[in-house]
This record gives sequence, C-alpha cells and structure tokens, in this order.
Amino acid sequence: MTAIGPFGEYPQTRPRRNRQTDWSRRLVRENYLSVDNLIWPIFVQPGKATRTPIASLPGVDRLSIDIAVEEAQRAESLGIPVIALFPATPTELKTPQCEEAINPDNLVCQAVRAIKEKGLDIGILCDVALDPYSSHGHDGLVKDGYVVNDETVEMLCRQAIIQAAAGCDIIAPSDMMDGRIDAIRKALDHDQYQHVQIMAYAAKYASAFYGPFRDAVGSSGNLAGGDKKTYQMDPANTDEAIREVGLDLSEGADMVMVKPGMPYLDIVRRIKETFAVPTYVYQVSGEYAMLQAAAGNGWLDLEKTMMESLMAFKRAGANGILTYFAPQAAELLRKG
Ligand SMILES: NCC(=O)CCC(=O)O
Ligand SMILES: [Mg+2]
Repeated sequence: MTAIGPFGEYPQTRPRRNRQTDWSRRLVRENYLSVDNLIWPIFVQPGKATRTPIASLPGVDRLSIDIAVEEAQRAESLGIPVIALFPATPTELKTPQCEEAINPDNLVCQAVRAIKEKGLDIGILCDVALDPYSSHGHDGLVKDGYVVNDETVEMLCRQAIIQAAAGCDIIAPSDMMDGRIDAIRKALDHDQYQHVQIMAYAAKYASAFYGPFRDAVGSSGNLAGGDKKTYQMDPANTDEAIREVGLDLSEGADMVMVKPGMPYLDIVRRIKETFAVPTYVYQVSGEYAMLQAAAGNGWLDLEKTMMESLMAFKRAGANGILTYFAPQAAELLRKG
C-alpha cells in the first residue's frame, strides 16, 4: 500500500504540480465520503408532536415517535442507509434491575415498530446495553458496587430478542461485557433471527467525550461521578483493541465499531489493517459538541470542519460513521 522511494528530487519533482487545479486534485484524490457511509443517531422520547432540544448538543433534539418517523422518512429521502435509535427513558421507569430494557413495549421497541410500518428502504440499528434503563447509570447490573458480567449478558440477550422482534435490523451491543456477542448471536439464532446483523461496539473506550449523550438520554446524573472503567477500555491501550475486536469477530460480529472517533483514528486504522472487516466509528456527542461550540463562537467554520472530520474517518479506514451530523452532511453531499 505504501510506496517506498525513490521519490525523485526537487526541482524535477514538485508535489504541488498535482494540486494546481480542481480537476487535477480530483484526479489524485484517494478517499471519498458518500451518504452511504453515514449512520444517523436519533433520540426518542415519550409524547406526541414534541421536539425537545438538548442543551449540550445544539441542533439535536429528542423526538417523540411520530416525529422520529418523519425523520426516518427524511433519512430515506437523503439516502442515509441506517438510523440508530436511542431512548430517553422516563426517570420513573429506570430501576436497579433495568426491567424496562426487556419490556417489549418500551420506547425504543415502539419507535422501531412505528418506523418499520412505513416500509422504508433504511436499516434500523438499536444499542444493546442497560444504561438507558438503569437508575445507577451503568451499562450492566450492579452487585456490591461491581458491574456483573454474566448476569448482565443474560439481560442483554433478552433485550436483543425484544428489539429483533420489534423489527430492528442491526443489534449493536455497546455494553462491553465479555462474551456478549457469542451469547446474543446464539439467542438470536435460537429464536429464528439469523438474519439480524450484529454491529459490535468492540473497542469502546472509557471516554470523557460521551457527556452530552448522557444528557440526551438522562443518565449523566445517575452515574453520579462514577465511571465505566471496569468494563470500557483504557484510552491508553491499542493492543487491547485488537484483542477485543478479534474476540467479537470470532463470536459472530458482522461489523465492528470503534468509539469515540476522532481521538481514536489510530485504532480505526489498526483494526482495518489487521482484520479487513466492515469497520465503523462513532463520532460521539462530545466531538459533535466541540465543533458546534467552536462554530457557535465564530472560531471554526462548521460545514468545513464537519466534512473534514468525516473524511478523516474514511482516510483512517472506516467504512462508515455514526454521526449527529448525518443529515447536514447528507444535504451537503447531495449538493455536491
Ligand atoms: N452507546 C451509544 C453512546 O454511548 C453514544 C455516546 C456519545 O455519542 O457520546
Ligand atoms: Mg469485548
């Protein structure tokens, strides 16, 4: 892939020659961003005909299901292949045992069914993890202050099944429990959901860039100064990401994801080069918020930095990007 010299010598060799004109820059361009690369995360909330702004995510609203359906139709008309649905569960339904996660009539299942009824040519992705449903804000069940692995995995299997039954196309375990891909794949297959795809949040880091997402789903207060370091990865590590991805692939993941995005481009590159499988990256809420805040202050050009950041993921080797910028980026790509 990387050509090794000789590179010639100045003045015969002038790299700027290829950059002189737009047509020549297009001729030598190595990577492309397409609407096909975008996955649009959408927050759903109870109610009707309501959009609720999220202060730390300017331009992103929580949507009642009827509006989420309209946005799904917009995703299809923009050519965005997949939307990812995240529930803002009412506080009174959040419990230590996370029963709402396995309620077939919970918010996310209702949203999936309502969107599926429209017969749109888009995929629906749903997270599997307990944090939208837990009163403690953790992604799993907690016993004696520790997030317990195997009991959590049993819950995740049940959660995956009700989401698949609602019509979810891609199950995306984001919990970072060990062995959950194997267990979820077997549970799905056992219940005749062999066709349901799994996108594993395989290398998910214990990052501080998730803050605004937790505001959006109302879990930031619940975590109360705690952290997820006993299950999410240490930002210092890269070999560990290879091991995590290897395990998830051998357990049956169809696609893998790295999260967060921009500070972890080295991880994306390493995973793509090591495994050569469909690899996705999540440009998380904190990354979105940083660009919006700087642009809001007039310090950065939002459209240009947005498109540059998305291209950077492609250059690093990602096949696609989960990004809150998906609709804006799709509009810009359509204009060309
Ligand atoms: N499992 C989904 C997330 O945690 C999203 C994080 C973010 O956007 O900050
Ligand atoms: Mg793992």
